[in-house]
Amino acid sequence: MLSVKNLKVEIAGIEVLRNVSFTLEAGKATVLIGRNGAGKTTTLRAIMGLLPSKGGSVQLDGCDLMKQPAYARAGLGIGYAPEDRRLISDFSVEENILVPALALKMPMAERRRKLDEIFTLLPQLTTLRSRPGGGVSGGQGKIVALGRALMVAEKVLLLDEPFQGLAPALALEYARTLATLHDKKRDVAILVTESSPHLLKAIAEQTLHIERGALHEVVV
Ligand SMILES: Nc1ncnc2c1ncn2[C@@H]1O[C@H](COP(=O)(O)OP(=O)(O)OP(=O)(O)O)[C@@H](O)[C@H]1O
Repeated sequence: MLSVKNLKVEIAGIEVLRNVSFTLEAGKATVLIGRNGAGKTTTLRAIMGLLPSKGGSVQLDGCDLMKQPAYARAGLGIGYAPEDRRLISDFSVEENILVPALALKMPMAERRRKLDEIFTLLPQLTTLRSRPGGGVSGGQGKIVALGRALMVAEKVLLLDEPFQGLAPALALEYARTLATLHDKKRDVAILVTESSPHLLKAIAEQTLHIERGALHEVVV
């Protein structure tokens, strides 16, 4: 499904990703583990086209993504929830979730269908629906960012450190939500980054370890 080959990224002249290669399969969850600064966020941003690559390739179902801008990659079915959520404070939770649909000019009927599906998958968002994005807690914001990613994640769901900064009970709730999602969305490949793997053990079918921009597969 999504294939990353020999991906190289430089930031300010420094090699941040070195020949990173891995494959994500439909219905499978992959966990990318690494310490702070190892290159997890850079990997996701490069897949999304939010950072230029120095070399290598990213393909989705055989289609070369390297020349596609970020919005086009989202339009091809890749949803991304960044670590820092990036919610629009003045937009309601529902409007925040709809942002990618508006950007991609998704037909109204499809928007409504996806929105219903997201509120069913993430019932904890129902009561927050009309609250402003700036009025939700950090933990709630992570779920909103997950909902917004699901608006377009027909094929691939990229989640950057979703547990970062969450209280243990909320992290556990998020992990359960992710397990349910993984069960229900069997045609979607999931990639989650984390600094510690323990909350993702239940869903991880592939574990990758990144250290100073280089990747190692961990056999568990
Ligand atoms: N805008 C930037 N300018 C300079 N260096 C950067 C920039 N963004 C990332 N880096 C460097 O690239 C490396 C990888 O960063 P990245 O954010 O991908 O790490 P990470 O594994 O996601 O860690 P974290 O958990 O801290 O986000 C780090 O050494 C970081 O300092």
